[in-house]
Amino acid sequence: MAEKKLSGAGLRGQSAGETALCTVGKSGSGLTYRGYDIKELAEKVSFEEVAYLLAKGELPTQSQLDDYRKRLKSLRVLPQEVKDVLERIPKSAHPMDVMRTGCSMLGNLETEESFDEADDHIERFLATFPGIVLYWYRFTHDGVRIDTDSEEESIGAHFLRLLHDKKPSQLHADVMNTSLILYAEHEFNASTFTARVCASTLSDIHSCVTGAIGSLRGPLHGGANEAAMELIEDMKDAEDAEKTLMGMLERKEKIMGFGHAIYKEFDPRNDIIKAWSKKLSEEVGDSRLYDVSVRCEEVMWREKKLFPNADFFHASAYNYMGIPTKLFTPIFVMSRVTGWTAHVKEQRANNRIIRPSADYTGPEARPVPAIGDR
Ligand SMILES: CC(=O)SCCNC(=O)CCNC(=O)[C@H](O)C(C)(C)COP(=O)(O)OP(=O)(O)OC[C@H]1O[C@@H](n2cnc3c(N)ncnc32)[C@H](O)[C@@H]1OP(=O)(O)O
Ligand SMILES: O=C([O-])CC(=O)C(=O)O
Repeated sequence: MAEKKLSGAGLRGQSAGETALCTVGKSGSGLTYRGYDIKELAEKVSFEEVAYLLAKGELPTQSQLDDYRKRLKSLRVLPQEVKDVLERIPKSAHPMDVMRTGCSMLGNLETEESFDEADDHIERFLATFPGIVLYWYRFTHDGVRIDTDSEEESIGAHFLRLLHDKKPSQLHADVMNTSLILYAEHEFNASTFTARVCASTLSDIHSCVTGAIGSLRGPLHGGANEAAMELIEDMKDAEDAEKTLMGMLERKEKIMGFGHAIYKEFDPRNDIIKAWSKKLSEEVGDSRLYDVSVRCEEVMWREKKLFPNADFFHASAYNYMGIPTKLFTPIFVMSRVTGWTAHVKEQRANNRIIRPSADYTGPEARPVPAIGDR
């Protein structure tokens, strides 16, 4: 396979700073969080341990983890003012816009007055984000005002509990746990870079996260998991998937959920979420979405040497768990907020305002004509 071009537009291939948080594609395909391989993390730890690792630098001991979980659980209740704002957002809104507003509103009420408070706000984001999006979702779609607290220990199970109003199965809780680990951190991706640029002006942490949510929303980034679902949902079977993709490639259309700005041959998160998607398809007893996704993967590699990124098999996995498509990217937010905020802290600890230069391509200097002469 030809070497991937890592130069040109979009700052591709240029180092924009240092980080101790994560390596992406260092040997072409790997991913580590603070030195730990993603595969090992996905097998052995909980998302809350990963959140702790990113925020504090090391994995927690058992007693640190117990305290951390307890604290996160105690912070789930939303201020009435946030609920009032959420109730005013129409049902037609995109849940990512709801998250952006919810995060920003929280910043009006619980403003970061000093950078020493960062960890408290990070814990509040982790605890409230499932409640922010689902309070709005359940109010506008089901006409109920939910309690944003729940018995569930983990953030993933808490999300499913608020969504479905019942205790999630162990399988579903496990899938959510893995999914949140896979999405937690990814070096200088577009949304994290947004957060770092904002942090570099010495702005507050709610502004950094609000901006990052806006960047994650787009279909070239986190929004690709929703776009991938829209692609596969109407595919009847593998043959139909083959025909649809070949037509799209012929028309030079972009296939969402494939390709990556850094990885060259595969995204190490894909095999992990793909295996869970298969397991879920067996549980549901309907392999259509899994089968069409596998055929898409085959066609894209055969025709374009493009591989599924973290988003592609998340689509079928989330769908199998009964999660509405428009809530896919908000789950990414619930996870990536750990990476964003770790980067905010890292930027602040060694800051210089991020301000690159531009190559000017406009007209030569010229006089301003009088309005009647234009
Ligand atoms: C969690 C995440 O955020 S992962 C990314 C999620 N985003 C997506 O899945 C959206 C679809 N994918 C894409 O748009 C791109 O692959 C990106 C945005 C992820 C990376 O963009 P780039 O770094 O510019 O891609 P790259 O340089 O590898 O592209 C090489 C060629 O493959 C093509 N290509 C890349 N991805 C795709 C795709 N998904 N479908 C069709 N063609 C593609 C590009 O058009 C380009 O062709 P060209 O040189 O003729 O224009
Ligand atoms: O790194 C990127 O450009 C996109 C990505 O996979 C992520 O943010 O998880």
